Amino acid sequence: MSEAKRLAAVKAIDYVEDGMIVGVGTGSTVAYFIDALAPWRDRIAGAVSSSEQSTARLKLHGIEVIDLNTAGTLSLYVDGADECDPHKRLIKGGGAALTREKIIAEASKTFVCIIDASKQVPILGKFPLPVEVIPMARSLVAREILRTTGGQPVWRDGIVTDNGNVILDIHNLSIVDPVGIERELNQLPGVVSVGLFARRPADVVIVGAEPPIVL
Ligand SMILES: O=C[C@H](O)[C@H](O)[C@H](O)COP(=O)(O)O
Repeated sequence: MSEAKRLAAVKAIDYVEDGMIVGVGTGSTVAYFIDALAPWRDRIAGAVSSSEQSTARLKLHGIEVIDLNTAGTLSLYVDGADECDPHKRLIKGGGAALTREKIIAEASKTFVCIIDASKQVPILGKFPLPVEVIPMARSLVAREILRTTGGQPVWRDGIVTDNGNVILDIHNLSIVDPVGIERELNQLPGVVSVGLFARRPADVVIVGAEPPIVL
C-alpha cells in the first residue's frame, strides 16, 4: 500500500508552483510528499506545517517552515486522509493532527488530498471519527457523544496532541449527514475540533495508482 501512497504524493507535486508557500499535512502519505518536495526547496517560499512530525521532516530537507499568521492565505494545501467519500468529504486525524490540519485547510484555496484506494468509501464512519478534546472535558464530551450520536467514544489513551489535548475516537458511526454531525459535535463545550472535513471538503483527490487517478 505504501507504493500507492507514494504515487499519489508524487502526483501532488504537479500542483506546486514557483514562489508558493505550501501547506503541508501529516502522516505516512504526506511524508512521501515532503520527500518529493525536497528538490523544490529553493523554488518555493517555504511551507506551513500541520504538526511537529511534519515540521521535523520539512526541516530535515532544508525546507523553511513558516508560521500561518505570517503566511496568510495559502494557494495550496496537500494532506492525506483516513477515509474519503464520493463528495471528497473526509475523515482525518488518525495521526492526531486534525486541528492544525483543519486550520490550514480552511486557510487554503486548493486542498489536494492524497490517498490510496483503501481510503475510498461510499459512506464515512467505518474509520473511528477522531475528536480533539480539552483534557478536563474528556468524560463530559464522551457522555454527550454517546447521547447525541449513538456512536461509542473511545479515549485514545496515552496520546497527547501537539496542542496538549486528548483524542476521543467515535466508533460505529454511519455518517449519512457529515455536515450536520460536524456542526453538532463542534458545538459541544470542550471539543476543540472534529476530524470530519465536510463543510470544507477536499478540492482535488489523488488516488495512488499507476497512473494516479485524479478526482
Ligand atoms: O492526523 C493525521 C492525518 O489526518 C493523516 O492525514 C491521516 O491520518 C492519514 O494518514 P496516513 O497518510 O498515514 O494514512
